[in-house]
Amino acid sequence: MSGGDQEPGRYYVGVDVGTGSVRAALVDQRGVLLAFADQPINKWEPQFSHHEQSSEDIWAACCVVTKKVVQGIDVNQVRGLGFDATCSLVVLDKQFHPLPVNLEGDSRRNIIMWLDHRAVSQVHRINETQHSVLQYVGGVMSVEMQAPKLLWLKENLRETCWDKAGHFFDLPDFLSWKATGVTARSLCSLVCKWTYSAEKGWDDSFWKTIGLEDFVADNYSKIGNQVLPPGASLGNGLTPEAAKDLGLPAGVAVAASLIDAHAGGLGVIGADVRGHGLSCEGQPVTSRLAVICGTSSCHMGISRDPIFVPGVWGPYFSAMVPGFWLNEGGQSVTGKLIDHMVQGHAAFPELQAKAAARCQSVYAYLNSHLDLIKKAQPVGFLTVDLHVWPDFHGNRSPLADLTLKGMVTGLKLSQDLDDLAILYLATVQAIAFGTRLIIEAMEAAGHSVSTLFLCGGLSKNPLFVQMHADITGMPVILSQEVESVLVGAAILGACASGDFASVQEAMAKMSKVGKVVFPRLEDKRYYDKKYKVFLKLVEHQKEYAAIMKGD
Ligand SMILES: Nc1ncnc2c1ncn2[C@@H]1O[C@H](COP(=O)(O)OP(=O)(O)O)[C@@H](O)[C@H]1O
Ligand SMILES: O=C(CO)[C@H](O)[C@H](O)COP(=O)(O)O
Repeated sequence: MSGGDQEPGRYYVGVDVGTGSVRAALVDQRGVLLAFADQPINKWEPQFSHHEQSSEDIWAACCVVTKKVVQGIDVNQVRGLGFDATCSLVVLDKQFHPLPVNLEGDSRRNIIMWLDHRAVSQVHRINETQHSVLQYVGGVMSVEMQAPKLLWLKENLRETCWDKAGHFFDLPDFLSWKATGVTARSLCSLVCKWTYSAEKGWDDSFWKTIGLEDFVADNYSKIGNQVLPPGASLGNGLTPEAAKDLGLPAGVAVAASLIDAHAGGLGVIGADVRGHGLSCEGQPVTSRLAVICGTSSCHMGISRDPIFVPGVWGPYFSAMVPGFWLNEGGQSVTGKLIDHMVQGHAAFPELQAKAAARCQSVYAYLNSHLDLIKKAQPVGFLTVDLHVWPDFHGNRSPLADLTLKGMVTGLKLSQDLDDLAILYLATVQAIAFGTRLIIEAMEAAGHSVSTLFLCGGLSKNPLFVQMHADITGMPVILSQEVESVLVGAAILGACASGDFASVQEAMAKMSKVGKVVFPRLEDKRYYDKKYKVFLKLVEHQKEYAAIMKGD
């Protein structure tokens, strides 16, 4: 059957493993969320820049949330299951047991998280090779990708981890293996994080050059030698054991998975935009930029032909929308940066108390506080003399410079709630300026972007959304379903079930436009000036570093 014909009672389950929590949703054929559940997951930071998780803890959380969302329905109506997750590195031994990725030998912590920056020396050496695979990651490999992390394990944990390892998975692929027993990898993970080419496969010379010839010798069995497109059905579906864990029947179709940002992209980018007065209505889907904003932000732009954007990951073929090339810009910390700035301020306890008294989140409270203190002027104008450079965890795109740091200029002696609110606003604006910088780099290389499609936790913040519209000068589309990443995961399940003929068809039927936020064009001159300051900040930071390096 094609998804055009609505069959009653056909459901899909999407599971989204973010940095801070696992979420699941029960979704119908129109992309409507019928049930939602979430569960926090553990994170360890045993040393600065080392970030670890546990695959057993994450799987247990997947089971809790999946059981919750199917409660009360006939589980035989669940037709497909799709997973997405952060691009973290999971390490298992030859019998599929967790192996420690830390010096303490704690095997519970068997995941090196995506934002872990331990492999700085390894990534420098990889970049020094100037190997041709680097063309497909924006010219510079990120410390957040898998090759440097693997090299770090070989160089630092040879006996306790490297020699014993049987399987290195991207987290989304670990989940689909856990559900089905199939070790095939998703094209999405391997292309985006592991240097695999959709057209040419693995490049032996790359792994030999960087000192990981071990993978070539055993025909890539530890990192994946069977590769499937996202949404393809895996093996015989859910194994009886996984089915019991998840509260679903054995044999339910399970899809080859996606990285979380890519699932968000699928959840939003294909929506039917007719009737909203948007310029992208008459334009190809390549004029849309999906921005997935959670702990980090990812900027997903697609094209018919490969576009090489310096400092922006890709071009990756078929890694998100089949048949299209993908460029992925990103900011390593966005939600995490906002949390950091707000929670680290002296007035945070006062903010928490006041927000709790009103039963509001601290962000809803801050947004209404800004509205109060802005008086007659637009809220964005409160930061005329306060500017932030947001790269507190290095720059992912388009400068691809992990040595960059955060900057704030315009600090005063006051530490009250007004001061905290304005610092929060300047941080949100800095993140939006970072998006503008990424879009400019993508456009200079050949993309033509007219509309932003935002999703992820930060898209629930109206100030964040408005600032993205005002600062980029583009309309921002929010989906009808706030949890669009989960719609993306459910689209995978729907494709694996065979209910839709293609990912494109499922995208068009299951993602829907909700709210449209237009830019306040009358404020453009102010933001153009702030953007000039923004660019000066990084220029000056580089000058300071050069001065300090000199004699
Ligand atoms: N209702 C909300 N209002 C404002 N910010 C929010 C809201 N919900 C989540 N966030 C922000 O979104 C970020 C987390 O987004 P999420 O998509 O859940 O992250 P992840 O997928 O990385 O786990 C947090 O840093 C938080 O500050
Ligand atoms: O690199 C990425 C996608 O390619 C993401 O930044 C990473 O997966 C983390 O996502 P999130 O911020 O939603 O937790």
